[in-house]
Amino acid sequence: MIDSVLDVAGLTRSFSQGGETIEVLRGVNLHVGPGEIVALLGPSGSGKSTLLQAVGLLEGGFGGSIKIDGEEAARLDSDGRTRVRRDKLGFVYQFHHLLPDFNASENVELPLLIRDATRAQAKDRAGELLTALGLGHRLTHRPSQLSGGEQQRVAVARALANRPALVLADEPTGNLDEATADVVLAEFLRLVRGEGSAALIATHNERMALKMDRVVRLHEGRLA
Ligand SMILES: Nc1ncnc2c1ncn2[C@@H]1O[C@H](COP(=O)(O)OP(=O)(O)OP(=O)(O)O)[C@@H](O)[C@H]1O
Repeated sequence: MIDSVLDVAGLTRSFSQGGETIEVLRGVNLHVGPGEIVALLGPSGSGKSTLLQAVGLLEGGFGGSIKIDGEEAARLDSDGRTRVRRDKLGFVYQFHHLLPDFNASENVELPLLIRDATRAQAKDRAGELLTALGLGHRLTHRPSQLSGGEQQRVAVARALANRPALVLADEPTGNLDEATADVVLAEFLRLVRGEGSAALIATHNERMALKMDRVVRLHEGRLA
């Protein structure tokens, strides 16, 4: 049995800018167990997004090892990275990145259809998730017809559609007012727990981080 959803070892990343090299990640080690919700804390510029991009297999240029659900993913080719992203990962960003011409349900159905669900299966699953997030009455609304909090709930449902082993979220409520952010975060965490996914959630908000199972802090390129 695999006892880890994510194992990062010795992860490094530096950027060259104007003749200067900035070492953003200097050997990050991180273990996330199945169903565990981990808060990634760190001040602005500490490298939270860089770390999530590495784990999300969205960018190259990293040193070290990234095991997702037991599979070494750091050196996969583009097709392999796409497969792991599609089959194992879900993403929530600060800005929802919903498709503007698709309604709420269709936005959630899309990742399911890409993974060979039938239309009926995709629709059922989207309805189930959106209803669990209190959006059962907004299924046919387009993103522009939804509030910011509702849009972010749709993004949460989309991330969980394929029952990912690991959800990666970068300031998932950073674009919402404080009261809405608290409610959406609580619903997000409840749904992730209910679905049994693990999550790595970047935030610079200590109060929010304390609602998660464990907190790790990025400091000078390493995790403490
Ligand atoms: N493509 C890039 N080229 C050069 N420098 C970069 C690049 N991407 C990130 N950086 C630098 O790496 C550092 C970490 O950036 P990153 O976005 O990961 O921080 P963060 O902790 O997510 O910050 P925030 O909370 O403000 O989003 C910053 O100093 C940034 O300027």
